[in-house]
Amino acid sequence: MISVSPNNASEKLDLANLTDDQRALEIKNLSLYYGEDRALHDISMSVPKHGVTAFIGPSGCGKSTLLRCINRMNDLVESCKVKGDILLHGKNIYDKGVDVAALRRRIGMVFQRPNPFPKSVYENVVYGLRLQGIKDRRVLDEAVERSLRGAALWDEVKDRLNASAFSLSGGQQQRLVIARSIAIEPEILLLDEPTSALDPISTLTIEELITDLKQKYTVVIVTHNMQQAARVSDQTAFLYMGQLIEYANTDTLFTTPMEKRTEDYITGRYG
Ligand SMILES: Nc1ncnc2c1ncn2[C@@H]1O[C@H](COP(=O)(O)OP(=O)(O)OP(=O)(O)O)[C@@H](O)[C@H]1O
Repeated sequence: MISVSPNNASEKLDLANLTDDQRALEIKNLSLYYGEDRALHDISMSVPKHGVTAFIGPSGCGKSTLLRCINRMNDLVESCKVKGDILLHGKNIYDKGVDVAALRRRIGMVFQRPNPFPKSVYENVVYGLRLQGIKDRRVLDEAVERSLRGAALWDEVKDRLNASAFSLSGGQQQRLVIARSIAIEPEILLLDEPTSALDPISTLTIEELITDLKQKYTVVIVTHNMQQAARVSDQTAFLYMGQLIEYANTDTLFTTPMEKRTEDYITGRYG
């Protein structure tokens, strides 16, 4: 059995009946097709605010596809068709006329491999603010310190803000990318296997950071690693072949799963 961190078992939410105040977003009857192939089947679930929600499941089950639906990254895939709704503050993000760039400012994303820009540490963090036209040096300086502190990186880089981002270690680069995401103050952070390219110590640092981030942001994480889901998440969704098999508070899902397929997966019988 997977051991669940006690710090994520404290508050149990009734996930099927969240109130508007508790809910960050609601996924309703979401299906997704890549050409003729259906990758997601009629998924409905609500993601609570200020917690960490993990998507787990075997390779190819649709975890990343579902995550990418949340900030419409799948729009970039030509063959992709989405049916159903994702409601953010009650409004469907797939409605015609939604400003996708603005949506992605509210819902930031961090990928598997750290992808800092070929710029200094400082310029990476202020990138989104500069795009918004912010030029005031004091405002930018404050955002850099706040974001780097928020990403647990400030102490390590405060004396080398003008150094190239590529001079940082992989784990530091991933925290820099997180700092860049939080500099523009999103509501939701999507993390797509954020530690899979990192060594165990950097992984631990990022996991601790995720626990801090949820105080301020709603975090949704895709992970291959069930132990990681158990350590960092409050809710876990188990997907299998594009279907949402079970969605529950993390300790419940890992200790007393309702579905046989969940139990088979978490006990390593497939996947
Ligand atoms: N851009 C794409 N075009 C066509 N099919 C795709 C595309 N991206 C993903 N798929 C298919 O959709 C299904 C779900 O893939 P997805 O990457 O979401 O799974 P996953 O659970 O995140 O897998 P992994 O754990 O291996 O990253 C797979 O069958 C995959 O081949």
